[in-house]
Amino acid sequence: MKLKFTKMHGAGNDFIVVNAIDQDVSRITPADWCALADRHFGVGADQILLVEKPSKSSADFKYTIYNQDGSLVENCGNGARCFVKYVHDKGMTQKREITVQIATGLMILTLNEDGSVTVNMGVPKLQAAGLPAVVDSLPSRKQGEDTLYAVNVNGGTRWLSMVSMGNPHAVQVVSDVNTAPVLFDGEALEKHAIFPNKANIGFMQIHDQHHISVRVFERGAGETLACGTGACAAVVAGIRRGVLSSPVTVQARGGVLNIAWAGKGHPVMMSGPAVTVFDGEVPLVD
Ligand SMILES: N[C@H](CCC[C@H](N)C(=O)O)C(=O)O
Repeated sequence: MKLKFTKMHGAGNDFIVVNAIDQDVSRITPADWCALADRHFGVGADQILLVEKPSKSSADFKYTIYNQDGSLVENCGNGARCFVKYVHDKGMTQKREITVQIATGLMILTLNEDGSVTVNMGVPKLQAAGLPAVVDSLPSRKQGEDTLYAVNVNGGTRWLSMVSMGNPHAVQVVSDVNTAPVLFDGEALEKHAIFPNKANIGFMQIHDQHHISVRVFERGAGETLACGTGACAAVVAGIRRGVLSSPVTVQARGGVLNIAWAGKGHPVMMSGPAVTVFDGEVPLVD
């Protein structure tokens, strides 16, 4: 069988986008997605995005996400922006506001006049248990409204904010993202025993209350050039700690994301670029 796909990226976080409405992907396994995402033996991508028929009548599409390692993901912010551009460019809808079913519920995506996309990323969950993270035996301290947990890793202690954007994020403040041990600590924390489902690990440098730089070691993908949900989690953590004010411009390694959050109980709004690189076709072993 041959699989048609589109290679896209959002601020350098790259995707293989597959129309799973017009193509039967039922026999493609997580191991196949993993092979396609391989940067040396496959097409290469941080995540695979499937555009599917929704099972809920209130949604226009369903959006299923796989990490580079073949694991399923609950939510993907940069992917959501590419999703909107994809269904528009392929003539699958004329709507500029699209409701998409994801693993954790419904997400509302808006295609702006300038081609950028604004995503309602939903209300963040602020309890560590919701990630899930097992924090009962960890030292903790309050900063503003946030609770930080002390986690020992690689011979040091990191103070982490726990934020769920549907997927699990642990965020720490660093003095310089360029020199932060993102790979060394990120890999150890992603798989730390306190995260039974693993976690995405964010490193945030604060420039001023409206500007930060963020690097994220992603669960199942390693460090990416940008992570939409990671940028949202960092802004939520910074606002709760009392060191950021909405809106916040987030500099990722591959581009800029704009995040607004009105506080507890409100959804996080994210905007940023969505870019098509090329359309392709790959043979798959039957
Ligand atoms: N790159 C994505 C997040 C993927 C998260 C994934 N690595 C996970 O396992 O939760 C984003 O833009 O939000």
